[in-house]
Amino acid sequence: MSWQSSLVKMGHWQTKVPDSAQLLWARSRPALSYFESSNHVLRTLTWSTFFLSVLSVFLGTIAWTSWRQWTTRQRLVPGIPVIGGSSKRDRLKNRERFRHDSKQMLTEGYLATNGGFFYVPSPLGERLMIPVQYLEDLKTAPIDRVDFVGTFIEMFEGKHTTFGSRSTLHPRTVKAELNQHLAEVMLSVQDEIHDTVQDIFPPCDDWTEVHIVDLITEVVARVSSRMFGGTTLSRNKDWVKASIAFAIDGYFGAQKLKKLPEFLKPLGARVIREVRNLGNYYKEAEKVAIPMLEERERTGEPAFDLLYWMQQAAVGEETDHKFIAGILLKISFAAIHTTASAAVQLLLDLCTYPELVPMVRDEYASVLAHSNDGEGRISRQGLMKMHVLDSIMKESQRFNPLLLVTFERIITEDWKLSDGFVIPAHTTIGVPAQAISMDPNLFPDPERFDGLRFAKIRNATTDPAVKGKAQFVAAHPQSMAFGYGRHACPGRFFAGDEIKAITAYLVKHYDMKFPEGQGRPASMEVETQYLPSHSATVLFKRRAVQ
Ligand code: HEM
Repeated sequence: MSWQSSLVKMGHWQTKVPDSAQLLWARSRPALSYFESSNHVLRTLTWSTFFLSVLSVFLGTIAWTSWRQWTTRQRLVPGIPVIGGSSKRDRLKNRERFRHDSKQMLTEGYLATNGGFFYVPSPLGERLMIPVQYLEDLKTAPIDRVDFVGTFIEMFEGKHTTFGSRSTLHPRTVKAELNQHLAEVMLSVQDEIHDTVQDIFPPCDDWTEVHIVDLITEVVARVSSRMFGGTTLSRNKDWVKASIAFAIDGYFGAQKLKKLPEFLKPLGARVIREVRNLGNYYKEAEKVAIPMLEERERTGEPAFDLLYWMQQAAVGEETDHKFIAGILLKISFAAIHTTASAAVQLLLDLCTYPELVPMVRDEYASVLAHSNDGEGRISRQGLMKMHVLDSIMKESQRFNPLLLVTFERIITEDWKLSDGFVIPAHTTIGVPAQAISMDPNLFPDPERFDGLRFAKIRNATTDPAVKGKAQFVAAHPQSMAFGYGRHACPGRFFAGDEIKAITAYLVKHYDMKFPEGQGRPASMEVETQYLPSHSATVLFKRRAVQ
């Protein structure tokens, strides 16, 4: 099968045929038909025409790309410090440094400017870190001028990987439906946690070493899938595998694409295995989701899952079943690895500070005693009462958030802040969330891990606003792990409940510790991401529990 026809067959990718490739194909076709002529001179001429065409397209693409880069070039605001130096040479050097030393660079900038404006060089250019007092000016800005999805498309090479959707179907359904139905959803989620742990954990009759990232990712993928589409999704091994692999291949595929110059990326996307795999995951999502959507449409039977709510909320083009299946895959990307990373970091912290574990067990036992549905499942009210675990989760996230920078947006046109400061067009802005969480003015003794830090704040006040700000799910200028404003993570309430339910279940049923001579592995810095070490292992031993 030719590459052109495979593209057409891949439906979803049809519109992704790169312009330059289309041009090349269009130009080469007449040349090839001339080639079939028997006249040698004509044949030679045709070949030269063909090669000249190819060469001109190639050179034209380079010229066009350079021109685009030049004309859309970022303008730096004079006087704003650039971490590592503002000369071109320093900036180029520090753009590379950002790949593996971003945390230090962001901390340097935050401390040097006392939380003010600074530029941090990164592979995609100098990102402007903005002081949190300007969040109010930006939090509800129109999306065509302060673009959230654009940053995502850039980060994951969305033009070629399909990552980053401008559809609002999933954020609006999570907000309007999932968040309103968490009480019911969390009951089935707890059933799924029990079944999944029974299915995929080794027996652990004695201390057993497990790769914690892989194991917890699978637990979260299954548990999240239960919320996405009931047991039809959560018990479908191919879907669960696809939902995990979609993010991994998308991530590694994007990293490979980033190494190519812009004009070669469309071709790279056809060759890089991870990017090519993505089409298979869409097929997998369609295979499982479309029959469910059709059946539900036919019977009118209501269901208690995100797929059903998305189908109900869809309007216009969103009602296309293939489209909804694609969105399902995209929401799984937003939900699975994010939540799994937070859960893994939490378990690593519980192994590092084992004195916290009995407190979590006691809290879970006491809440279970009062907020039990009779089948051993805790009510959502009960989950909300788990202030100790909530506090440890928030402290764990303060030290090891998934993202070092949040509130990332691309400013598409010059944007004037309330005090007259103008952010030039084509600037990627962000907030150094992790550096803020280590600010001693906001978090006394910030380098000390205090699992009860936020529980103490909640206990010490009657002010509901202060209590609210100390919760894991809080999103405000001093607590930016879930972003802020219009695009603040709508899934954080589900994520918080899910992490609580998984952790409580695991500490109740297992003892955990690091292997002999091994401590907490450092997180991995990959530009703005801060990921739990993939090689981390933990020993589990099953406890005798009635
Ligand atoms: C601990 C787990 C999670 C973390 C750390 C996290 C973090 C984030 C962050 C930082 C943003 C961008 C916010 C901004 O820039 O203002 C975001 C957006 C988003 N998250 Fe999460 N997230 C998590 C779990 C989830 C889950 C479980 C879901 C779905 C159920 C979800 C769905 C989304 C969606 C749909 C958006 C885009 C919102 C929009 O387009 O307006 N997330 N998340």
